[in-house]
Amino acid sequence: MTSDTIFALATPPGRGAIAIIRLSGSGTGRALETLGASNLKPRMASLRALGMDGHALDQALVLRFPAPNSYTGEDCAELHLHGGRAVVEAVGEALVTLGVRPAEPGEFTRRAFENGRMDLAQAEAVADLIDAETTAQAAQALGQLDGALSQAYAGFRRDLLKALALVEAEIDFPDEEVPDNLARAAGPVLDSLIVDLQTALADGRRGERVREGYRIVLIGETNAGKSSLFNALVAREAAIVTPIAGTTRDVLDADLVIGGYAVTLSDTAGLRDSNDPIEVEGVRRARACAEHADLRLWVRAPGDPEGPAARFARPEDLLVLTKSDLDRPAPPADRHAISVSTRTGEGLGALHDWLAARLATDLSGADFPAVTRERHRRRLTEALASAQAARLALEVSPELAGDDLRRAADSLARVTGAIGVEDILGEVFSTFCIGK
Ligand SMILES: Nc1nc2c(c(=O)[nH]1)N(C=O)[C@@H](CNc1ccc(C(=O)N[C@@H](CCC(=O)O)C(=O)O)cc1)CN2
Ligand SMILES: Nc1nc2c(ncn2[C@@H]2O[C@H](COP(=O)(O)OP(=O)(O)OP(=O)(O)O)[C@@H](O)[C@H]2O)c(=O)[nH]1
Ligand SMILES: [Mg+2]
Repeated sequence: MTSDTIFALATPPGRGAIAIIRLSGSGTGRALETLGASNLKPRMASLRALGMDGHALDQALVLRFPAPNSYTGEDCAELHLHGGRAVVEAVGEALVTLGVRPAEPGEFTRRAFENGRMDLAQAEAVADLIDAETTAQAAQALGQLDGALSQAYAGFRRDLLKALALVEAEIDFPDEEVPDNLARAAGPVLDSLIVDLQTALADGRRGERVREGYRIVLIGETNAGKSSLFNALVAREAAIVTPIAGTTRDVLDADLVIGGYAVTLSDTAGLRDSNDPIEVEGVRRARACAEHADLRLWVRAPGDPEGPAARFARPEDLLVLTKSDLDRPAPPADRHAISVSTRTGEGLGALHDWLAARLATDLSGADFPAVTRERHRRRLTEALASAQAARLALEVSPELAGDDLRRAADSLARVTGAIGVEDILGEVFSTFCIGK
């Protein structure tokens, strides 16, 4: 297969100490020669004076990675340039003159996938690793890049194909003597696969929560101290605080990192009945936001009534008793509570530690590597439904069971890109940055 030779800036655009342009494709070697980079030892950095038509371009470190031992599996090269805009631009123009074209977003990794260097789940891991801003996100992406998720999906598919082989054997060579032979042989394989798929899916969406951020929402009566606590947790005066009840109207989001996990914290309007249409809308938004939270902090000040917030709160919400510098009412016997004061800072460390522990419990390890994307979840859910249908059909018709098993195997194959994936490639690679 011959494809265009492509190039892209692999480092962030703008001024920097060093800028790396990478190339991939069969025209790589010729382009390097023309620019003055010859006699390169594979995978070794060499200093070369690059130029074009007698114009000096840069003194650069150049590496070439002959196919197939490269990131994309094609002939590749890297030009480690001085990181000035003019240098990068001039080298880019020279490459275009030589027939090398700028890469599309994700095109290097797409080529790596198309050349069998990695599967789709691993390609997505590359994008996640580049986007990772917390240690948990990076660790999760790295596990996926190593193939942990791919291997788990491949294991499911192997079980399906095993069951399918038994079913097909039964169709081709019906065993008259033992009519329920098939159900006996393939049934246990399918039963355990169904349990495995259910376990993989029943993960509380922890993979997606690590990637996208765990949602914590502050709820409470007006004036309970929600916005003060919000500001203390995000360590800046992001929300307006006043002694006037009903100060906050909009939902205010802030991203922070707690214990290595990405968290989106939301401050909301105090819950109370009101005739003011603006406040009514604020309260509606507060409730809607709380519905989608992974964790809600019920913020209560001394003397707060058993009002709308108390009625809205759930047993699993963390009760945060505020303004401990003013008063310390006895915490209720039926739930855990943490007392804090944003005025003195008391209890804020304990609250932070409690949250970090809760995040670790909710988001870290189970037996199965995290399902990290909705795309995977959709396909696993389809595969489970088909496997369950096959399990039922097993008792009735090997032909029907075979159809269901093939459908299930197909759904799994689409996660890793083992078959028929042209239509999903756009979905996967369009979100990449250029140069990856
Ligand atoms: N300078 C530089 N740093 C980088 C990359 C790169 O492309 N260039 N990477 C890019 O994402 C990552 C490393 N990933 C890579 C993966 C495979 C190969 C590669 O050439 N593989 C060959 C040879 C393996 C070997 O030497 O053992 C192969 O698998 O055949 C290179 C980088 C992160 N750091
Ligand atoms: N003494 C003391 N006052 C506090 C503390 N936390 C908040 N306050 C005061 O309580 C009042 C209300 O605080 P906010 O943080 O605006 O309360 P809120 O829950 O966001 O209120 P709404 O937005 O109206 O729902 C302000 O006057 C704060 O200064 C605290 O820990 N100690
Ligand atoms: Mg407020």
